[in-house]
Amino acid sequence: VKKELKRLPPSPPRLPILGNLHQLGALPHSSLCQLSRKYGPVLLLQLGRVPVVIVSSAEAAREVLKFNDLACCSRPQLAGAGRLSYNYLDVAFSPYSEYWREIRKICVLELFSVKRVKSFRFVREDEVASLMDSISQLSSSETPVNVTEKVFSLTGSIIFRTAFGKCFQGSEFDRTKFYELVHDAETVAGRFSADEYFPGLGWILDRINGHNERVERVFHELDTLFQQVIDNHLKPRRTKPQEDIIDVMLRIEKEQIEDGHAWLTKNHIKAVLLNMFLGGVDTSALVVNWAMAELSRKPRLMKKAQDEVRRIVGKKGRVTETDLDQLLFLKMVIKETLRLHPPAPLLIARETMSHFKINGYNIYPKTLIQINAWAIARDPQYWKNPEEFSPERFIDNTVDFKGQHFEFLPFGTGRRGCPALYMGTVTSELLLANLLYCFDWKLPGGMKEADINMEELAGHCLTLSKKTPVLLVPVKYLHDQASEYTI
Ligand code: HEM
Repeated sequence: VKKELKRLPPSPPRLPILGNLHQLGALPHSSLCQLSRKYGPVLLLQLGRVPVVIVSSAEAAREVLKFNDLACCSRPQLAGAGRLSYNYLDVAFSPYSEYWREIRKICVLELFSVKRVKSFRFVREDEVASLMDSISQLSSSETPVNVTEKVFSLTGSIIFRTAFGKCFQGSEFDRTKFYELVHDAETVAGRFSADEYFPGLGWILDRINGHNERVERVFHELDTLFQQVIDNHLKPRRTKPQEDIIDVMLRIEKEQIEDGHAWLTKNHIKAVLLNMFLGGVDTSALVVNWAMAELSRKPRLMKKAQDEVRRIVGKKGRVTETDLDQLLFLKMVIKETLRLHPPAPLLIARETMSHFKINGYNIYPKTLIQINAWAIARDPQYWKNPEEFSPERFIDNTVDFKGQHFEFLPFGTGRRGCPALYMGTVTSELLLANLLYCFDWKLPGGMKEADINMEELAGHCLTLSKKTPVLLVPVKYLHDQASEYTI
């Protein structure tokens, strides 16, 4: 019986104190992929004092996310995330509880439902049109455009306007400062502090490297921003052409008070706003950025995607969301990008609440679970020529990313799966379609396709960025006739 209880997943050898921390490397998803090839698809690591199980096969991911989803649908309580989320009043970092179920219900039914996301269609189309305009002006100079910067600024503007109801232009917020704040928040929220790896000792390191100070600064800057926007929404004579996310949450707060069972407060609203900025800005932008890099390396695929969008959209002047359903090849490009470059390669860490087994191995409560979605989506067991960017692999192939196919999980699945899958994909599709419809893209002088650097950026904790920006020269595409709309 004792032996059976001890049947733990295999582990690589450990160092004293550090455990396996030194084996994570600069790109943990990639180092962990190597380790699981050696030790198996269910691997137990000891990161400082924290036991972590790494799951790297579709079968084991199904065991975890389908058959044992309830046992492992909590999150580890990290101090940075806790502080930024007003002590876990958010959705993403909140541990499993009755409260989390209620707030998640609001997200799924009210904030990120297809109907609500469609109500913000005008925001996305308007922001994309402004971006096309600004690239168009640059296109006459034949100089490279920093596509990466443009794409991130677009998704930032979209989330800002969807949440707050106003654009950066004419608002009191500095766009660059805002992005820095979102990136800082992402870094401090997704990272274990030294104290969490080494309880009792690590706090010294946290103090020396300024971790705690940074968390406090980010918290106060975000809190001031959110409070300011909420106060503006509460002004009595505010004109409200269309409900934004803050309006929706203030309405729910009011309805709860009227019904006599109020629990939503301004701090809950701020915590959910934090999730929107952390979950929504980088993810959709990363997809478009990687897609543009991949297509620039393969002119045949770039042309195929451009021909499709130009044929379907014709001379309309811009792609709108009603066109997207017909853009079958473009959707395959997005899918293939999500396969090779999932924005959250290890999903978001889960924490187990009770004992269960995977592949016969015992997994105990308070263990962290990381699903290596990046490794699974590159496993030759499920994917032919897995390292090759080939959108055509999805022709006559029903595998998709909605959570039923465990070899392809860029949005996770189960109770903790991404509640904003539609918002993320529609934003990426609309942006990529317009970039391909409006412009031809040339490589900067003297550069060849093979010179494009596809390395991943080391050191980011939750998301997977490209190491170098995508720089391309836009050439305005002249659709046969005068366009109906300006671009
Ligand atoms: C291409 C775009 C996106 C990708 C690839 C993506 C991916 C993910 C992943 C992998 C998770 C963790 C799933 C798990 O633990 O099983 C997640 C959770 C989450 N995402 Fe997304 N996401 C995207 C867009 C968005 C957007 C636009 C928002 C909101 C504006 C958002 C909000 C959230 C939230 C709140 C959670 C936490 C859910 C929970 O813990 O219950 N995501 N997302």
